[in-house]
Amino acid sequence: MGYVGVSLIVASVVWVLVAPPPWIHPYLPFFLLPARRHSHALLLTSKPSSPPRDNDTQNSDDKPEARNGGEHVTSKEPERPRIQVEEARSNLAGPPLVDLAPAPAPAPTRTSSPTSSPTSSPDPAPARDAKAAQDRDRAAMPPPPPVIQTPASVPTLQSPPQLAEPEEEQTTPKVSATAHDASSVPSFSLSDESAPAQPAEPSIRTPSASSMMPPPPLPTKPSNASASRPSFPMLGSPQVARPPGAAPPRLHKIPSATPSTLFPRPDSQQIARGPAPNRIPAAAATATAAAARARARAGPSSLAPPPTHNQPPQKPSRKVLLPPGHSPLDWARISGPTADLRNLPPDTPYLKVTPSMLKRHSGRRGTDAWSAFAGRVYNITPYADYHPGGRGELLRCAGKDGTRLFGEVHPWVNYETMLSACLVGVLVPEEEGSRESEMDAMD
Ligand code: HEM
Repeated sequence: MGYVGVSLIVASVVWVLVAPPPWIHPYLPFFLLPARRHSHALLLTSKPSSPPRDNDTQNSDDKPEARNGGEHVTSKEPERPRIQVEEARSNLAGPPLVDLAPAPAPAPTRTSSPTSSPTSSPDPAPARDAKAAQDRDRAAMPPPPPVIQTPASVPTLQSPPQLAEPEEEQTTPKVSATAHDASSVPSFSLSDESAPAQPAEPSIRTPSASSMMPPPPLPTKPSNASASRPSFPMLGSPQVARPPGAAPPRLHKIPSATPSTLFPRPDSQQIARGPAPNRIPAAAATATAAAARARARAGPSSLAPPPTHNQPPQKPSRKVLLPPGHSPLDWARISGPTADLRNLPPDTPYLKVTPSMLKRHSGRRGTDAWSAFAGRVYNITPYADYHPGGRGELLRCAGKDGTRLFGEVHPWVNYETMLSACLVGVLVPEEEGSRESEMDAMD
């Protein structure tokens, strides 16, 4: 349809250009307007130098508006007035106030009464003087612009809507082309059926969407039952293949489908390959979980996560159950910075403890248990009942250096802070202690 419409348009244009019909001659100036526009503008500006005419000589003196109106010109040349009106309209961007139909009109004369014009000014004499001055100024200026107002002495040029006759009002191609003789003018409509059917249409018919667009394809003829229902059956669906008038299939009748419509087909290789990996039977899933547990019991594998400090210790805990009031917090409370748990006189300075001295404080025979850790000697007797590992474990290092045992069990423990209130002195060699004892004896 689109090709047919374009072909009709092209054929019409070629026909008009090659063999223009007689009725189109009056409209040719409109098509040739752009070409003749400049030449006609020159004609208007050179009006005073044009050959004199009977009425033009009178109007060219003090009636430039009448001259520009072109009534005397239009009466002799049917094409020029339309050009003038078109030019005036394009320059002034407004409706033309002058109907330049070839109808004979009385020539404007100086003796015409100004009051005869329905739109004449109340005081024409000063207006004529002013317009005469304007005429002189306009003659001095190169291109005189077209004047909208008509002189008061030209009553026939006033009120174009009232004076315009239907058959003479062909000032624009838009109105004259299709308004009055649409039957003889080729229509722009692409629809071959609608154009001749409505010859009396007063306005230009815009091509309808149905004439521009092809109709949608109809897959099947809609039946009476499906036509009223706005359904969109898919190709191959039973609804499309259903004969007219038949009842629509119901969804619960799926078993009626043949094996060829099932997906996947029973003999398909997809079924032969077996179910998908994530759809293994329950028995197989149980076996897989059991195998994973067995691998976990067997020991760390390459896939096992690396060991971290959060893992439980390999050795069983040897912590003992302490009696109430012997928790680490209870020890922290009684062993503050100002506490003294050495079991020595209050002003006793830190002692130089020799190995023999240390050995005599083993916790036996009513003595306190002293122990050395990293060169410092502590009285561990007050802490023995607060030791998480038990009293017996702690007293294994009583009367001797317990640095090695301490490091073997819990090197991370901060014993210096925990036993600050139990610090007795420093461990010194046996010789140094014997010399000091000799000096004390001399004193
Ligand atoms: C005087 C210095 C010592 C202090 C301050 C001390 C302190 C502690 C503390 C705080 C804990 C608890 C550790 C934890 O919870 O992880 C502990 C546990 C223990 N300590 Fe000591 N300790 C001392 C000396 C010793 C010595 C010399 C021995 C051994 C001969 C020992 C054997 C143990 C044992 C076996 C545990 C239990 C470890 C466990 O399984 O959690 N401690 N000690």
